[in-house]
Amino acid sequence: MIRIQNFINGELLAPVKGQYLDNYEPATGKVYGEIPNSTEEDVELAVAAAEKAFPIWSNMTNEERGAIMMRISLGIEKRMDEFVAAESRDNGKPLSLAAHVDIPRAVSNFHFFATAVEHFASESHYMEGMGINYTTRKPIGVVGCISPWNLPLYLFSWKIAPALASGNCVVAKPSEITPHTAYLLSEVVKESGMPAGVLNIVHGLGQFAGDAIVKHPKIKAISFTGGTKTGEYIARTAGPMFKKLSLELGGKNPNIIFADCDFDEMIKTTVRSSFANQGQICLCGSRIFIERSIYDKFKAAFIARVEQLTVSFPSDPNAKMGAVVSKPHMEKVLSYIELAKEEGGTILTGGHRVILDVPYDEGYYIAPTVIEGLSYDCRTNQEEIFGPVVTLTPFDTEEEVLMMANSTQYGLSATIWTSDLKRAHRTADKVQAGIVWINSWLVRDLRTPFGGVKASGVGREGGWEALRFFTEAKNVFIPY
Ligand SMILES: NC(=O)C1=CN([C@@H]2O[C@H](COP(=O)(O)OP(=O)(O)OC[C@H]3O[C@@H](n4cnc5c(N)ncnc54)[C@H](O)[C@@H]3O)[C@@H](O)[C@H]2O)C=CC1
Ligand SMILES: O=C(O)/C=C/C=C(\O)C(=O)O
Repeated sequence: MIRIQNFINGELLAPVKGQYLDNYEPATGKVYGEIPNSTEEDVELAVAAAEKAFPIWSNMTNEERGAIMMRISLGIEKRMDEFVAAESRDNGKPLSLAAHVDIPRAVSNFHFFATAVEHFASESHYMEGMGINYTTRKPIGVVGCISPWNLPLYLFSWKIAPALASGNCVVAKPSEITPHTAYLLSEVVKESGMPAGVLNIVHGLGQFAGDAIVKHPKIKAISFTGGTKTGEYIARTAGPMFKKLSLELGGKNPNIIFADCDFDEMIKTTVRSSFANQGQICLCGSRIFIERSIYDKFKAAFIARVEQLTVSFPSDPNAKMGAVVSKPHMEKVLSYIELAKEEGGTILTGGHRVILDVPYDEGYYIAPTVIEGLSYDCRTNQEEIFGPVVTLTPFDTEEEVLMMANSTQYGLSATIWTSDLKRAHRTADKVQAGIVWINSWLVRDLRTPFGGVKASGVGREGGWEALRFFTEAKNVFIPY
């Protein structure tokens, strides 16, 4: 049984109230560890440690902070196999995915922001004949970072790395469903030479530990990734306290396929954009719109490929899809498949739980599911399912597909497949999304703004946007 501890003031600590939560292994459905059920008392200790560390950390140079962060990046890399195994076991994702995507990206997040901050220059604005404005950017102080379970260390580090690089001290909470790699990170941080209290990791439930972070008056900014409902709650609670907020929330992303696209490339990528990480990436294209003239060809080719995706336990080298993250989440996804049927949808493939052999027979596996015959505005096509379920919808014109694509409350990302350059620019311009991939999907450059419009969030992460978020600007004017 693995017992995880909080990381506060440079020490691995039991929660103040001594209570723990079960941690389940999605591959088997069995409990395999315990995590602190932290409360506001633990958050209080973390904030006090962070406040104490702030003058030390914020007065270090960018190079000094960057050197420590590079040691963290290397520390994860050195223990790559251990991190990969922990991420896959905690989340249910195939080992190969954790090895090729999750953990390498966590390594890059630290590396990227350790160096990015050295290039983060102040702005100045010259006023002809009058004087000059220059803008300083200082760290905010103590900031809160709250992350979800779908890409655990990848998203945890995506938040804490820019916060730390820009000189803040952090109280961070990973998802209670996938705490393990954040725990391993605390061991790496302990050995990195980072002063005690700069990074504090408090484990536990959103409603207790998370809420205490959101409400703490000394935490001046919150960076959150997770469900839209949780984001709404955080905005309602932290907004009146005048905290800075970065909210990266849900999506119901359109994948728009025009008949003139490179068909083979599109099919290959569309399988990935539909089912990568069991469809549990906020950027997955869960609504696939296909120009009517290639609808039947698309349907046949897509289903043939989807049916080749092996659903298996995460350590199976043949697994293309693993388990979804938890029993409640599996039940939520399956209930949406039932809803789709009630709404008149036809299941073209999948549509059910997959039961593997012992010891994986109680694991949370769902067959990749493709549904057609639904109206664009039904609940299945409007609400975030966040699992291995996509819908197919034909369209006739650009106007029609944009209307359907833009019909949800969300606006995170969109994918557009066409060989017509003008149409690519035109549709990219009109689709309501913060991120658009043309003839590609999930190509990531860490310098680019990342985030959504409408109910998909507030603010942008990545590159300068993240460093701006985690700093306070002060403008100074000097006349001639
Ligand atoms: N990036 C994304 O787009 C994600 C979207 N989701 C969506 O959200 C749905 C619900 O998933 P959940 O795991 O319940 O996500 P969630 O939004 O509840 O959890 C995300 C993080 O927020 C924390 N949290 C929860 N309630 C909080 C509160 N009141 N105050 C502060 N922190 C709080 C959680 O402990 C976790 O660390 C999913 O089915 C999916 O549709 C979930 C995870 C990631
Ligand atoms: O930064 C990225 O590359 C991906 C981020 C993905 C999410 O925020 C998500 O799936 O929640």
